Amino acid sequence: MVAGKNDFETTNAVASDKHNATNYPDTPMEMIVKYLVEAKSAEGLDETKALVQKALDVAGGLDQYIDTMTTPPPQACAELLEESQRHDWIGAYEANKTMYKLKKEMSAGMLEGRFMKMLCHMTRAKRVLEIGMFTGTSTMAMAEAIPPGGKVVALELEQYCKDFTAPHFKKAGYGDTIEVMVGPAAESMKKLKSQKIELFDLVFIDADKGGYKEYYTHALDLITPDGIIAVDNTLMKGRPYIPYELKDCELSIAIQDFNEFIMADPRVELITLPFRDGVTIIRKKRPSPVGQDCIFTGMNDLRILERMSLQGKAALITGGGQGIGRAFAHALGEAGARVAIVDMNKEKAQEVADELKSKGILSTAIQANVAEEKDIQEMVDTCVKELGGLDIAINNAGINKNSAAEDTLMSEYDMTFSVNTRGVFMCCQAEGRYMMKNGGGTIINTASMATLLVPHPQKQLVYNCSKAAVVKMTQTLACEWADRNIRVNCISPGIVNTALIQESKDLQPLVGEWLEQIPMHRLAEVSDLQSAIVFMASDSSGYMTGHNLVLEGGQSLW
Ligand SMILES: C[S@@+](CC[C@H](N)C(=O)[O-])C[C@H]1O[C@@H](n2cnc3c(N)ncnc32)[C@H](O)[C@@H]1O
Repeated sequence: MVAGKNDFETTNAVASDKHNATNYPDTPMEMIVKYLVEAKSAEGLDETKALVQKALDVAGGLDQYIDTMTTPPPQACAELLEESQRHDWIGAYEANKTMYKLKKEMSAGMLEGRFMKMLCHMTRAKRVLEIGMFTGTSTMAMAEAIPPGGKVVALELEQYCKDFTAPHFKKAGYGDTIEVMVGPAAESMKKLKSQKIELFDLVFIDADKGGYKEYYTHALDLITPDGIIAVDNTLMKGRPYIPYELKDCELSIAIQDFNEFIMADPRVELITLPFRDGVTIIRKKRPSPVGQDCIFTGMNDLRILERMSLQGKAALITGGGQGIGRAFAHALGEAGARVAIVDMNKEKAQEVADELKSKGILSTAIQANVAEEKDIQEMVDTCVKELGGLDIAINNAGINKNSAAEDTLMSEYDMTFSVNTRGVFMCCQAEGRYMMKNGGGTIINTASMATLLVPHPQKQLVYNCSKAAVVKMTQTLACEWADRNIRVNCISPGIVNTALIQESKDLQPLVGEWLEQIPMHRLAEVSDLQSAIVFMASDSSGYMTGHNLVLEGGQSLW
């Protein structure tokens, strides 16, 4: 149903949203309608003119105001826009350099470029396909939002446009991010389909309007299951919904036809936005779950990566002020958790909490020494108070003094066990008690590859024993608490390239020997452990308890 020429007159309604019919104007467009409806029945010329002027003020100021209220593009994009406007397109056509008469007005413009960039951010697009590049305004804007390793593939009929954009893309540093395919877009899309390459997260259709139906049809095959198609010019100056404007206007008829075509497609849902000349955003519907099992629908209707989300969970990490603990904190926060950083060193804990906050992650710093019984309950209480609960506890704080058995002092023995074993137990106990009363949770203890082999040539008997005890403690707690909805696991990193190793005069010379012992011939980076901790902390590892997850580049196999 579209509003015809006389609808405003007969109903006198100014709101055009049929589900929100009201006589009170809500939007700039409704204000324009209101002023014009009033102008039609105004008494004299002066009153008519005044009302028309008001309509003009609202209409004329709109894009300008949107422009003012939109973050301007970076220098490289601004230069590209300026040159698109300055360029002699008529001259290029007359010199037979372009097949068709291109006009500067064909550029999507600054605002639409910013819109497409924002859409890329919102969809977290990594791969984008643009149909109709022209001078690359949107191409470059989208490239700005693409993460490293991503790609914008732009399809363009005119070689001249590729040559025009190339130096701009290069200067802006997008030479590798943007790939331009010259030729009829439909052919390029068929080629992309036949290559069976990685799919696209976002497709932007902005070429010849007569081709839209075909581009859309190919695009549906080229997007990821949750991909988005954005289509430009779907309001075509308002003509598709004004019957008398449609006559003899090929472009408008093509757009009207396309709009009706996609509206009738049961596979998708869409929204048409009155932004610039109209942008329609289309998404594929997920297939009906009726009669399907949880493997088809995803457990609890969540797809596999969604099941790893930690959204809504509260986590604490001991030893979170540096190294592995810091990497765990970032990983859990990035996965959606609220995170308490626990460390003996308050400043370090605060630094990491501040890092997380700067990324928009709710975080707090807690000072605690895990060897001190009095600190443990307070740590849990503070976490619950600050974060509203405790669902995930990572007991990661630990020490390693590296001494030979014959030289080991009992003070070193006691201290190592006090932090690595007794401390972990006290944490598990306080965390477990809270979780038992509050519906459960998951606990992950940091053990070590040393629980499987005897790392050498360095000497570290006490450390090895203290961590072996952590594994047995984890297994036992897992069994004792399995029926309390608490999972207990441990993670065992191999030799991790942290400051501890980088800054140790004794350990640095051993690195070469260690590399020989590791099939992958490299030390672990803290980032190697991040996705494992998210998996272990999330419901996606719901059947895993009492497990020792070893990440050592294969070292324990040799
Ligand atoms: C509206 S402009 C694109 C504007 C561009 N998206 C931007 O952000 O500025 C349309 C472009 O589509 C190209 N085009 C037209 N027909 C085409 C076709 N069949 N295949 C590929 N490109 C085509 C034109 O040469 C023109 O450069």
